[in-house]
Amino acid sequence: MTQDTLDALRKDINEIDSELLILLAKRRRLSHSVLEYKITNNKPIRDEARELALLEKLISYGKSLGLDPFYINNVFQVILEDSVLNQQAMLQKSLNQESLSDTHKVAYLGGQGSYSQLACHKYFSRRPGTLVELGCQTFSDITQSVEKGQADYGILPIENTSSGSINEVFDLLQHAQVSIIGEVTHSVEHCLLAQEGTTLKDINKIFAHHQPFAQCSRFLEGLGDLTQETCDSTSSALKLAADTPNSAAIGSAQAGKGFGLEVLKSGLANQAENHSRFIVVARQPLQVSTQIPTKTSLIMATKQKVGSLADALMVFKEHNINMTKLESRPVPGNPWEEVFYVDLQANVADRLVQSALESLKEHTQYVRILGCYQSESLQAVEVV
Ligand SMILES: O=C(O)C(=O)C[C@]1(C(=O)O)C=C[C@@H](O)C=C1
Repeated sequence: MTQDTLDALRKDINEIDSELLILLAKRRRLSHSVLEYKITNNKPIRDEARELALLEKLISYGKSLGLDPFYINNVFQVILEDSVLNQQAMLQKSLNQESLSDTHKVAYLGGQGSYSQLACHKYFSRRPGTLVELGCQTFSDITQSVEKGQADYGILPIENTSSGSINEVFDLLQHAQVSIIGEVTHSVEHCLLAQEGTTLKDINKIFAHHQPFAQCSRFLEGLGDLTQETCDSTSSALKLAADTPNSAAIGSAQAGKGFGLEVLKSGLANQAENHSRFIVVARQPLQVSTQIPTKTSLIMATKQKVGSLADALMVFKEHNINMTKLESRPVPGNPWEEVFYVDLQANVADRLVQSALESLKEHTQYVRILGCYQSESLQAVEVV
């Protein structure tokens, strides 16, 4: 095949890809119009029966075109997730018009290239407006800037599929005067990044935030005697690697590009599926529509009595409320006392949740609602 034939084929592929984008944008606009119907008729945003019927039809049609079901399913699950999350974000915007401005001042950890910045961009990509970013050095700088009104929102990582819960953030939530108003999950692809021309053998020092170090521990063990320098964010690690010969940093390939760093090795995380969940906090809580899947997060201190925790948890079961997370953390200054963080798949405005909170008083010293927010972790419908 000649170069000219290759160029002609690539031109055709480019054209098809552009057409696909035009169609995707058109599909999104149609999905926005469907939202109007759902608002007027008070229908849930998600219609799983419709999604299943759609996927089955597409898979069967795809087969007749020689496309395999797995491929079709993957492509359309992404499209459907986008459609649902956009409808949900738009509905929330129309419900909370007074509290949501068109300029989003957002505080997050690190700066250019940090994982928190990527999560921030992902979350606000569905919430049109002008983004003003405020990079912070510590998690408490983030909550403080929200409390003081320097930022409207703060983005905080709360858990990771490789390294687990981020205790510092749970502890901060005990006292910070902020409400959780959203969540966003982001897949984190850790890469070893270094200056152009550097090879793995040349490296004698690795810079990273302590979370990526923990999430890539197995890869690092295999490297032998290298200095590991912990930085306050991934962005500072990237900057140091860009300024220090024979060094590398752990970060995403996309972030590395911004600092002129090349990927030496990818897929460093202990778990192939490495995702982080971030929460979005604001000064005031938001109202969450009953038409969308919702989470409520709370902290509670149970009574110092045998079985109090079990009794408290039974309250959720008795009210048919699904609990998606339970985390215990020590109370600073009170040795051996614990507070419990609970995530519920429920809307705090729901009568059942209010009744559960009332019953909970019997088994707890206190309960504080940390926030009620739109759940962004959608369960994909399964085509059998
Ligand atoms: O058909 C609908 O009800 C839509 O809102 C559209 C759509 C889609 O994008 O196809 C989106 C969400 C629903 O869960 C099902 C389908």
